[in-house]
Amino acid sequence: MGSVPKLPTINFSIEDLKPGSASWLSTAKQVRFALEEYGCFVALYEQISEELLNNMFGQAKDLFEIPKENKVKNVGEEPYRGHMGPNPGLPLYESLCIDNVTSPQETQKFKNLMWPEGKSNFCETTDSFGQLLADLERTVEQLLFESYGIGKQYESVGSSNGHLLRFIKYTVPEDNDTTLRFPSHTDINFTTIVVQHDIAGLEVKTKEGDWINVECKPSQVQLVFMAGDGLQVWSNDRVKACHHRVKHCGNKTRYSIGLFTFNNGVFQVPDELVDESHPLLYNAFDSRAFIRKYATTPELKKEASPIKAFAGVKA
Ligand SMILES: O=C(O)CCC(=O)C(=O)O
Ligand SMILES: [Fe+2]
Repeated sequence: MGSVPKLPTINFSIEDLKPGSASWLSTAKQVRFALEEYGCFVALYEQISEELLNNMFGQAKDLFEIPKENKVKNVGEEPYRGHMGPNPGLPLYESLCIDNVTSPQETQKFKNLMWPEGKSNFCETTDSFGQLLADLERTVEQLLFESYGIGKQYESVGSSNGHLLRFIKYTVPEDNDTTLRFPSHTDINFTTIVVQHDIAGLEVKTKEGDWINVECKPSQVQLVFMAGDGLQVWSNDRVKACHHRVKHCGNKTRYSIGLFTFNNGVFQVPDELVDESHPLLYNAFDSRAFIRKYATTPELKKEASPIKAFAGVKA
């Protein structure tokens, strides 16, 4: 048996990570390599302090304590953008989310719905946390686009991206044999950053089919950046969406937080990413149309690759 592979780790805490600097260029190479080889990487990101991380997870725990009748008021205008679970398919999972988390009015609206009587520090903590994660997401995208020599095109995709912050809770199963909390999937949005806290459980699949367990180090803020279906389309399959699942959380409730980037426009594979060895694989892509269809069409969910069935160029 071979040794267990390790995920690439990329440091985004560097102070002089500015466009054009030596560290910018070397980080762009690392981002491209990691995403092309693994569809994901671990990001070190000290801009989020341990204190902010602990405060954010403190707020997340409080959130799940509120009555169900308040939680179900968290509804979204698009599928997968509101309160979810637990349900027969995902009996151990529950989540709530704030769409457009980079807009302070949205955090405020969410707080007023969940805690009409008020909640101290929720907005300050969530606004800082959401903003920092969205900054990281934009930086990674900018670096990736530049690594393909088309940095100028980031603005046209990035300007129609929105950031959704999801608070997730996994409860302990009654029988100890159930280890799977969330089955293997790719995210149907553009990219995702998963933040684990004190309990690991996230696993990502390599090209070879091995599962890598992403550790948590309590002393370090470690995030997992993952490509979703949208980035797979944009990159014309140079980057594949990361298959991941949640397993083995032991006998403790696990909390995680995800920043899900959704593209709200229509984009095309850049001409620069199409050549003889990379023929065009996708038609112009409307991510919202894909997600609506995915949510309402059981046959599409059953496809080996729903994204190819929806947007793939037919041979
Ligand atoms: O909780 C996690 O670590 C991952 C959650 C996840 O994959 C998802 O919500 O799509
Ligand atoms: Fe996921």
